[in-house]
Amino acid sequence: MTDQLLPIAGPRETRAWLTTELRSRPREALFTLAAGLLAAAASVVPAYALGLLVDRVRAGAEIGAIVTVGVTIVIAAVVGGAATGFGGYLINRLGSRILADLRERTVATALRLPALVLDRAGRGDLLSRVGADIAAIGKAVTDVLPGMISAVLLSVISLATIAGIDWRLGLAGAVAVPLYVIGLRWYLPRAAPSYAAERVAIAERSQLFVESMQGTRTVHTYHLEDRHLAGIETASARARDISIGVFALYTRFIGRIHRAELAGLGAVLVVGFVLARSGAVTVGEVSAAALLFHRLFGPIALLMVTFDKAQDAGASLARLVGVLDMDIEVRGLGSRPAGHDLVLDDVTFSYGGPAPVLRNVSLRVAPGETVALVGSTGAGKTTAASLAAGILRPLHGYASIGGIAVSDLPADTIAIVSQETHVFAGPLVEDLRLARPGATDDEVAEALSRVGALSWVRELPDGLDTVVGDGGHQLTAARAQQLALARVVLLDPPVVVLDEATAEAGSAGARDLEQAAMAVLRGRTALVVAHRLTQAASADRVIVMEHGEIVESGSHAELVVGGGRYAQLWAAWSARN
Ligand SMILES: Nc1ncnc2c1ncn2[C@@H]1O[C@H](COP(=O)(O)OP(=O)(O)OP(=O)(O)O)[C@@H](O)[C@H]1O
Repeated sequence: MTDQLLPIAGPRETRAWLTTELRSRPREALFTLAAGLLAAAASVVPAYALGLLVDRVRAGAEIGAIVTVGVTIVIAAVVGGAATGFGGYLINRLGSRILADLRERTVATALRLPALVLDRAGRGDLLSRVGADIAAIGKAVTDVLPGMISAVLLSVISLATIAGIDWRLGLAGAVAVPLYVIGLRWYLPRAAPSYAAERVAIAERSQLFVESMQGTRTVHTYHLEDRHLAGIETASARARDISIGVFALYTRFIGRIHRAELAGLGAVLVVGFVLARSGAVTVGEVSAAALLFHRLFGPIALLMVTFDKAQDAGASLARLVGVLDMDIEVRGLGSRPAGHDLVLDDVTFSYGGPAPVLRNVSLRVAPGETVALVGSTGAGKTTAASLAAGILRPLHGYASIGGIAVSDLPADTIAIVSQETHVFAGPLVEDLRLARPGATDDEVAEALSRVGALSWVRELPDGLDTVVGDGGHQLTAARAQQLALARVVLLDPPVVVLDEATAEAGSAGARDLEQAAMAVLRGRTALVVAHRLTQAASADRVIVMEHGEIVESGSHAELVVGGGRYAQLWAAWSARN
């Protein structure tokens, strides 16, 4: 379950974002509007021409006069069709570009989010934003926006034309307006929270699902299948019930739209009848007004209905703009550090629980030195390593390299190889080039050789080009870790934090990884979380942590002789291995 979801932008911030986006593309926006206006004007012509036709037929006009009207209708239809198609294309293009931009920026922002924020908010929430929400907006841009804009333009031009025939007819048509407004005002305040609730329910359902999938092993180990299934079922039922409620609301809204149409058209016909009898307007003009009004049924209904879809898309947009607006310190803008010493200075950290998990921790790793962190499970080693790497931010104190806070350093100053190594889907060589995009095949091979992985990589079905990751060749955790180390070689950062625990002590995998790590750490400032004490024995210095504090520091030999906590851990380790 999530503590708190990622933030959602308010209507004002969302509108401001949209306005800025449109302003940044003035030519495209104006062009799109012009095509829409032309399409709307061309669609009004046939109804007006039909009214003219009625009058000419009643007056027994020549066939030529009637044919002229027919030709006008055909030309207007062709121009209207072409302008509608072109306008739709322009709206689609504009919307798609804005959307592509939005997606890229949301993903970029999400990638910069501190790990803790993402952990708290839940990855499911983020996934549903860049997935379902982007899809909802994309659908609105292609299916809804063109119709919505042309409906607005058509309504304005049609009502102006009806009022141009006779202002009283315009007034009669306008009777529908307050009814439409009442319908919308009834619907919108009810729909907005329903859609928001629907989105939240869907996000919670995907969050539960993602958690269950990610934790499959734990779920199986503790026989939690039924509990997890029940949780997903409850979340799904909630999402379903909310969706049904939303649909019932929508149906009642459609009823209100029909009532407004009936009132408007009825008023135009009654007023038209009275005016035609008094001779103020012709029968043809009343027909034109009625046709124009009737012509609006579809677009206005679409407008009303799309208000609801637009609101749906608006709710999604607010969720994306909410992520964009998160106040994130952008890493990598700072200047290069003068030195490469890694310092934690009086650092205190808490994951939000009542007691801090690290208290006033201070340590310094000199340039080129390898320091091993040891301690019992839960002592705070991984937390200290994450703080040193800038993945977590201290509550108090600070982490720095060469005197500059780690969060302000260029990204290639420090690399962390953590317990969760991810192999990105795709050719293995591309996975390695993430660290240095311009690396040649030879450089990649050299990096693999440094970590002792070249031989097994060469034996893969397609060597360096073998597709790995999801859907590709599966790598063992230890091999994935070797690739992570090879990435460090390619990135070549002066400071490295290592926190890998993928190999069993004493196994061949552990020996390979330790040799690979030694090769990578040589010449760099390194903080190593020593999950196997052989890693500590080969470090320049060992720091022992217990209960979130540093309790000992010294070389392996000094600490073993000292007979303190490390000596106990070493004795226990030596007896076991
Ligand atoms: N994401 C988290 N949220 C809440 N508490 C956490 C989180 N990660 C770690 N902790 C807690 O913080 C404390 C320190 O954990 P940490 O993982 O840093 O210890 P460690 O010494 O690295 O342990 P291990 O050797 O088992 O990896 C533990 O009590 C742990 O339960």
